[in-house]
Amino acid sequence: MSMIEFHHVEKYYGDFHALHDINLTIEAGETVVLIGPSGSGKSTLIRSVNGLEQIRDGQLIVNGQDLANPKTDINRIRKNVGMVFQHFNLYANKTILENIMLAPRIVLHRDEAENKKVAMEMLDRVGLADQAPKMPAQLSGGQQQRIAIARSLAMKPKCLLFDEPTSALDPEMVDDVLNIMKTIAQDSSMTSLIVTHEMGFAREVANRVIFMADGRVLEDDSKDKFFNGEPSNERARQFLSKILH
Ligand SMILES: Nc1ncnc2c1ncn2[C@@H]1O[C@H](COP(=O)(O)OP(=O)(O)OP(=O)(O)O)[C@@H](O)[C@H]1O
Repeated sequence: MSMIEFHHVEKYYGDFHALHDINLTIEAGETVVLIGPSGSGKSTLIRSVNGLEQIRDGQLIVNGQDLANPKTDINRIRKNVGMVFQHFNLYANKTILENIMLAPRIVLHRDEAENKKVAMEMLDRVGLADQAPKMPAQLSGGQQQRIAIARSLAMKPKCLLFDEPTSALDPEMVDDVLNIMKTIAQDSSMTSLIVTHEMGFAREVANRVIFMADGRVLEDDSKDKFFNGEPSNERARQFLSKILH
């Protein structure tokens, strides 16, 4: 079973046609980077994968369940598909540890001792185990984003969606977050779908690069073909030459 399948997906915001005939299959364990100009539909596409945006037509199958079917339980999908946003939205009045333990307790009913053990493991994984008792405001933006990643990981999802996770950070914080995303990408049991403007990261970490413009997927290549070869689509070639030179 593929992790994510788009079949002829169409998305509208009112009259605005935001996604046109999207057809994509993403296999478990892939690391897919979505790039393209501002307003091309990248966020819309990944937000539709965990039901934050509703598609109008077509079929969108995530972890075997069809999101277009009104009977599909979106919470079952969200248990397996985590999301990391540009703004990390930690609960300001809860400690770092509590921020991480909250969803597994409420959604998965994970036993308290096990929940704490997993939370500390994930904090360790993002290099911030010593920050567990602190409040979010005591941490830098980059550290807060690493906590947001640990929080997603604590749900032990099959798939993680990243929507420009470094674009709200001060430049000196970006690498720490990208390095953690890199370790996640190397975990072959995890599927990652990443919207980013960090081309160095895409070049190093992606298995696959999807280029979008005007709500359409115009290029879908292996990383090597995209960055080393010539993308076959003219707009993708132009975009690439602008960002790499
Ligand atoms: N809630 C909304 N209501 C109406 N239009 C929207 C809404 N969200 C997005 N759009 C429009 O849909 C188009 C695609 O937006 P989207 O955020 O998916 O693009 P993007 O490629 O992620 O852009 P960026 O790189 O700037 O974040 C844009 O023209 C945007 O203005």
